[in-house]
Amino acid sequence: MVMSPPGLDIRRASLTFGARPLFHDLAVEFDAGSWTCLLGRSGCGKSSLLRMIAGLALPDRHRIECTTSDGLPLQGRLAWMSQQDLLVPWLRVIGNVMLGTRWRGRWAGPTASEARERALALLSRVGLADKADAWPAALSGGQRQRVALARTLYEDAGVVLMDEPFSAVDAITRLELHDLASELLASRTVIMVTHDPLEALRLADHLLVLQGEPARAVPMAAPTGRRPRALDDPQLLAHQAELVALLREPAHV
Ligand SMILES: Nc1ncnc2c1ncn2[C@@H]1O[C@H](COP(=O)(O)OP(=O)(O)OP(=O)(O)O)[C@@H](O)[C@H]1O
Repeated sequence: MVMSPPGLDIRRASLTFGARPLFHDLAVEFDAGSWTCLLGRSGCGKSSLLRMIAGLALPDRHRIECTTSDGLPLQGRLAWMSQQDLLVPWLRVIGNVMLGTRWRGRWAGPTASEARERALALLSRVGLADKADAWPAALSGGQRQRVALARTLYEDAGVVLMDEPFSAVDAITRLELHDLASELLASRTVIMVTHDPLEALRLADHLLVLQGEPARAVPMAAPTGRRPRALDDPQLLAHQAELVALLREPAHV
């Protein structure tokens, strides 16, 4: 079970590629246990901001101040999921779920068999219990993303950063993954980059649009109903036009 997830307070986030300032002194808060979707025109810096929060290297000038709501380090409480499932082809599905343990060179539980049991339980939750010993190459794109979701959950992290995690699958599989992710990530602090306004309106407690250059973070109210919201949810439909209009505003303001 995940310990209380921390909220994040991002301050003075700045990034410049060459002579191009993508954002400067950005300040954003992410509430503990809430799901925030980060949107914006292609190239505005969404993925880069996520990478900066994760502490991943960027090749150019960047700065960020990131504090947690409980004052504890973020290190070790963060999981990452991206558009590419990044499954390792030479490990079976179960080995991929436990990849973090393998990388760290230690088992998450007291024994290897307990770690395996936990991985199997997660595969069962994503509907892939019968694929534990399959090779990734034998899975469909949707199944591979389910394995990636199980691997993310295996990390038991309070904060989950997701970069367009469902954009490579077909529309129906995407809706199914929304249901699954919504249920399984319910108690975490989730920051998700997406290009899909509908996806954002189904899943988010908070919407943030990166807009302009250098970009500023423009908040927009999200529908208030339980996640994932139905496609015909009146609130979702009412918000859709507003969100698209915000996204269509010119990149240079
Ligand atoms: N390693 C890099 N070196 C130089 N420029 C980069 C690098 N990574 C990203 N950029 C530039 O920074 C800008 C922002 O990239 P980023 O991937 O963060 O944007 P994004 O909003 O996530 O885009 P998209 O929605 O298309 O994925 C882009 O114009 C990109 O070309």
